[in-house]
Amino acid sequence: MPPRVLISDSLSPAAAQIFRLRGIEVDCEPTLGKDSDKLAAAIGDYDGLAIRSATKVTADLLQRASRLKVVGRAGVGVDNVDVPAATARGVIVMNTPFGNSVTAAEHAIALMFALAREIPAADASTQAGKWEKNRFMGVEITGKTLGVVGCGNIGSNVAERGIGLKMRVIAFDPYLTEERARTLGVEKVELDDLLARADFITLHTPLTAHTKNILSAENIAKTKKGARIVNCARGGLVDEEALRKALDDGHIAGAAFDVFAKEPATENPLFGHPHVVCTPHLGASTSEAQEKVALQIAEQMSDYLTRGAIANAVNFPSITAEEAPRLKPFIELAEKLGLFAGQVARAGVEKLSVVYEGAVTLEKTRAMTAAAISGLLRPILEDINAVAAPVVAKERGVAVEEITREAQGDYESLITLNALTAQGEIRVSGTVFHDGKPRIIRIGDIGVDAEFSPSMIYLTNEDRPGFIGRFAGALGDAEVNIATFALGRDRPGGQAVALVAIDGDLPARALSKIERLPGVKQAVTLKFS
Ligand SMILES: NC(=O)c1ccc[n+]([C@@H]2O[C@H](COP(=O)([O-])OP(=O)(O)OC[C@H]3O[C@@H](n4cnc5c(N)ncnc54)[C@H](O)[C@@H]3O)[C@@H](O)[C@H]2O)c1
Ligand SMILES: O=C(O)[C@H](O)COP(=O)(O)O
Repeated sequence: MPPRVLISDSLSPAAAQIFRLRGIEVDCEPTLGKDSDKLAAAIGDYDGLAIRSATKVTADLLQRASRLKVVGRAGVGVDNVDVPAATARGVIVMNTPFGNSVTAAEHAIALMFALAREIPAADASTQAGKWEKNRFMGVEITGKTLGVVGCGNIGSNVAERGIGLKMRVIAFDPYLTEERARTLGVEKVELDDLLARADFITLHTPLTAHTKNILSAENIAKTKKGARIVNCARGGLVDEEALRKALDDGHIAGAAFDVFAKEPATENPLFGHPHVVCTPHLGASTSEAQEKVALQIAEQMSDYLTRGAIANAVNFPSITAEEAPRLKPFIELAEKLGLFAGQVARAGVEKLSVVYEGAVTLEKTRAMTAAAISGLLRPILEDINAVAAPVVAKERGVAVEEITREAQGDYESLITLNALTAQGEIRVSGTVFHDGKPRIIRIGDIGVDAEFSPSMIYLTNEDRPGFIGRFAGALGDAEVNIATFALGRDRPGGQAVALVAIDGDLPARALSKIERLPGVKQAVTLKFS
């Protein structure tokens, strides 16, 4: 069955075209995102959900999304998506971080000019037939100081355009390096300095616990008298009530807002002030940007749904379409080693170390570790996948460490899992041969060579004559056919292990008969499907 995607916001038709070209069924319901009940009723039928900012992807919606594998945001901000809830349910959340940066930067500049020359009010007055030539007295932008708060993709585009307009540009961004600031031609400053010096302040940070109300009443009071403020980033960055007061007092000369603490904004403390300019979250609304983000998100979601490639995920490491086929057998190996450890463990795993040796260290080890954790937890949490696994492991108190080192033995690449439980350690190693098939090559210190089969028996026993005959007899009595048999031992007459692939399931009574065979220490049925 081909994957199915729902587009629940107003996206360029380019997105649906791409999905269809890539063999994905797509339903376009551009207003569904605004109706949470209808969306919740529909979401269970889809593998992918493509959205903009109108669709709220809440924990409740995700609970109804039994098939959902990916949420694709055609744009930047994912604050309308409950990312932790998506992660916990194993759903990838991806965005298009650059697709609308230029368009959003142009909107910020447009708003700055609108403020400087009071264009919206002058337009309304002129079209009302008033010809109030003496009412509107603007300010020049040339030579003024532009304070950019948040100098990432959009902020740096705004800074470059400000410099082009012959403004002095200063920037506050704790993550902006001095070198990048120099390259951009901006002066890196502290927030208080920016507030005191800027004639125009433009905000370009995401909304986080640190940036919420970054322009609080206290910080607005620190601004230069007559400053103008542009917010084209996120509502909630500015205390709107405090700003209204500062506008009313005349301390702030004007404010231009594209985004609001509550959206859709049908009421707002800023509305109605003569020196306020507002647009309804239009920062990304150009045909160029919408085409770009729609194409990008459809490509990214299709790559994930059809090839397992992950780009621009906010909750999982990226895996390019080129890396995906190379990584796939190692992800499968890591997951199956995890499944082995999870099924063999007789007590909860407290710590998991994943050791990578040789060529595999050059691949995305975080993705493999996530797969190993999901295998480890699958015997107790059936629905888990690699996206959710690291978070779930953390919640359950399983410490996870990742170690990479040079190849130390005969294998070009080796992955070893050490799972520590109250009952001891399970150590299992595996590799992928040139046939692309993952296999177990060591259990504890004992070498074996076994491919994974859907149904297996793992035995540890004393290495004694006649044991294999008795074991095979027990399987024969239960009418269980042996497909492959892999043996290993530490020394003649010492400890032995066996990994036996069987056709079908081992009946419980046959397992207990095997457990009672002389010399058996542990007998476990394993599933690797
Ligand atoms: N109005 C719109 O339609 C529209 C369109 C696109 C993006 N946006 C919004 O614009 C904002 C910026 O987007 P972007 O693509 O440039 O993101 P980005 O991640 O490229 O840049 C954000 C910058 O903010 C900086 N930052 C983070 N915390 C900070 C803090 N406490 N103080 C100062 N700087 C801090 C980061 O270092 C980074 O450089 C986002 O909120 C995004 O959602 C709005
Ligand atoms: O974060 C973004 O990309 C912008 O806020 C654009 O939002 P929109 O796609 O709803 O216009």
